[in-house]
Amino acid sequence: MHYIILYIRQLNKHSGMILYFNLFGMGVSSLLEGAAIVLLIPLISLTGVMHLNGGTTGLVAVLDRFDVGTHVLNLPVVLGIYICIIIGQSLLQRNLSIRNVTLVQDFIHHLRLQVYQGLLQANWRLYIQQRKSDLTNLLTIEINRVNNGISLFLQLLTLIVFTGIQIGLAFYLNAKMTGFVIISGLVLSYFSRRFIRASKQLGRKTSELSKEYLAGITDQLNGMKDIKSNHLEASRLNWLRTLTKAMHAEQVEYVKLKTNSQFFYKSMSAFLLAGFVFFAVTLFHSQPGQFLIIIVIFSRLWPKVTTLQANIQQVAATIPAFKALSDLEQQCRRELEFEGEFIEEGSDRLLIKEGMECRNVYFQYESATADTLRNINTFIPANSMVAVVGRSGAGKSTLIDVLMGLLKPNRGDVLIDGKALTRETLFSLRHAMSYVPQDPFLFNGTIKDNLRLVATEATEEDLWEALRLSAADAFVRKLPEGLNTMIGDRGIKLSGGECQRLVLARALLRKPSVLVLDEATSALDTENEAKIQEALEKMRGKMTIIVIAHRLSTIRHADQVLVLDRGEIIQKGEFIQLSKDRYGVFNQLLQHQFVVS
Ligand SMILES: Nc1ncnc2c1ncn2[C@@H]1O[C@H](COP(=O)(O)OP(=O)(O)OP(=O)(O)O)[C@@H](O)[C@H]1O
Repeated sequence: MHYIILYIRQLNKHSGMILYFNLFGMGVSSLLEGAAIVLLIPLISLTGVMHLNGGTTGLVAVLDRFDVGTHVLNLPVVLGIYICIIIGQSLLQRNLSIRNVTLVQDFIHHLRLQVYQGLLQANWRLYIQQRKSDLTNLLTIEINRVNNGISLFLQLLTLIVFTGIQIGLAFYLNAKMTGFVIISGLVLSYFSRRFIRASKQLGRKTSELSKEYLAGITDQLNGMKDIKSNHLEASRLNWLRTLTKAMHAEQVEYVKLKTNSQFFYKSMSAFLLAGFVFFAVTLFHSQPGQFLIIIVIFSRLWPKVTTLQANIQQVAATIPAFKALSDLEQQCRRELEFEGEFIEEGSDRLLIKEGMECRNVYFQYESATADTLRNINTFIPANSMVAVVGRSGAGKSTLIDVLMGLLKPNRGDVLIDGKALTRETLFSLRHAMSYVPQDPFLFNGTIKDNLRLVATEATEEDLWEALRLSAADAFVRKLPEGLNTMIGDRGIKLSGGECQRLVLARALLRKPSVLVLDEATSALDTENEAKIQEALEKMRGKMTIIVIAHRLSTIRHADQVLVLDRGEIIQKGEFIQLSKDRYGVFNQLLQHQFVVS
C-alpha cells in the first residue's frame, strides 16, 4: 500500500483542489442517493401498499409527520422530488465520472513525462544496467497498470465515502441492524485477507510474465534474420508456447481467484440475509415498516461492502506495478546526470581551442571484476584526427564513452582545454559533438525526416550537401522518391553501407566541432570507403575527428593513432611510424588485415 500512497500523494500535489472537489462531489452524490432511498418510505406509505407507522426511529417519525397518506395531491409532489433527486444525482455522478477520468488521465500524462524525463536525465550507466525491454515494459504496460490502479483507488475512495454516508443514514434509520451489517462486513474482511494477499502475488507474477514476454519478443523480432536464416523457428515457437502456457495459467488463476472471492461474498450474503430476516422477525419482532427498512439497508449497504472488498483486491493486484515504477524513478534519481530544463539543440556549443585530454583515467564496469580502462593518458589536439584501434574487447568504445562524458572515470579526469568537464561544459560539449555508433539509429520514416532529426531547420540544399560529403547523394538520387523515400524500420529497406552513409550525413548536417565515428564505416565497400576518406580529408582541420576502425585503411591519414590493449594505451603515434615498429601490436593488426584481405 505504501507505493500506492506515494503516487496518490503525487496525484494530490498535481491536481490540488480538484481532487478534494471531486471527493466532496462524491459525498453530495451519495447523500442524494441516500435521500432518494429515504424518500421511498413515504412513497410506499402514500401508495397505500404499506403504512409506516413505526416511529421507532427519528427519521421515520419525521417522515410520518409528512402525514401525506390522506392528501392525494402530495403523491405527485413526493414523486416529483424523487425524480428530481435521482436526475440531479445522475447528472452529478456523470459530471464526476468525467472529472475523475480527466483527473486521472491528466496525472498519468504528467507521470509518463516525469518518468521519461527522469530516464533522459539519468546517467548512461543506468542504461547499461537495465534491459531495454524492461524499460519498454515499464513505460508501456506497467504504467497502464498504474493508471488502472489509480482509477481503482479513486473508485475505492468514492466507495468509502459512499458507504460511510450510507452507513450514517442507515444508523439513523436503524442502529441495531446497521451495526449488525458493519460487524458482518468486518468479519468478511478478516476472512477475505487471503484473497487480497493472493491478488498481490498474482499481480507480481503478471509483472514478471509481461517483462519476460516483451523482452523475448523484442529480442526475437530484432534477430528475425538470424532466426530465419539459421532455421531456429521451432525452438522460438517452443519458447513462446511455454511462456503463453504460463500466461494462460496465470489468467485462469486470476479468474479463479476472482470467482472464488465472488462465490465467498455471495454465499456470505445469502447467509447474512437469511440471518437478518430471521433475527428481524424472531428477535426484534419487526413491524412491516421496520422490516422494509432493514431490507432497504441491507440491499443498499451490503453490495457496497462486497464491492469494497473486490475493489481492494483489484487494487492489490496493481501494487507490483506501482513498486516497479517507483523503483525505476528512484534509480533515475540516484543516477541523475543533470536537473532542470533541457537546452535546445545548438544553443550552447562548446568551442574547443586546445584539445581534449584523458589524465590517469581508470574505469571499471560495475559487473566487471577488473578495470576496463587503465591509466589512460592522452591528448587530442583540437581539429586533429585521432584513430583508436585495438583488438575486439580492448576498450575502444569504453574510451569513447568516457571522452563523451557518458561514463565517469573511477579515477582520473577528462579535461577540455585543461579544465575538468563540468555539468555545463559536458552538455555544451555534447551539443558540439556528432556521434555515429556501430548500430546507428534510423527510424521508420523518409530519408528527409531521418536527416532532419538533428537539424530541424536544415534546407534541402543542406541535406544534399551532407549527403554529398558522406558519399550518399548518388544512391539517394537513384531512389524513385529521392529524399522522400521511406526507409522502413531501422532502415531495413537500405543496405548496411547505405544506412551508414545516411547516418554519417546526419552527423555532418549538425556541423559538429567533434565528430566521433565508432566503427561507422565497417559496412562500406572500398569504393565508398575511399569516398568517405576523401570527405574526412576535406573536413580535416575544421573539426576534431575521433575514429574507431577495425579496417585500418580508413585511418591511414590520422594525425595520431592510439593502440589499446586490455584497457591500456600501449602504442601512440602516426600511422606510418607505428606500422614500422615490427614488434608492436599495431604492426600485428596491420599484418593480420593484410593476410585476410
Ligand atoms: N556494459 C558493460 N558491462 C560490463 N562489461 C562491459 C560492458 N560493456 C563492455 N564491457 C566489457 O568491457 C570491455 C571493453 O569493451 P568495449 O566495447 O569498450 O571494447 P571494444 O574495444 O570497443 O570492442 P569491439 O571492437 O568488439 O567493439 C570488454 O571486455 C567488454 O566485455
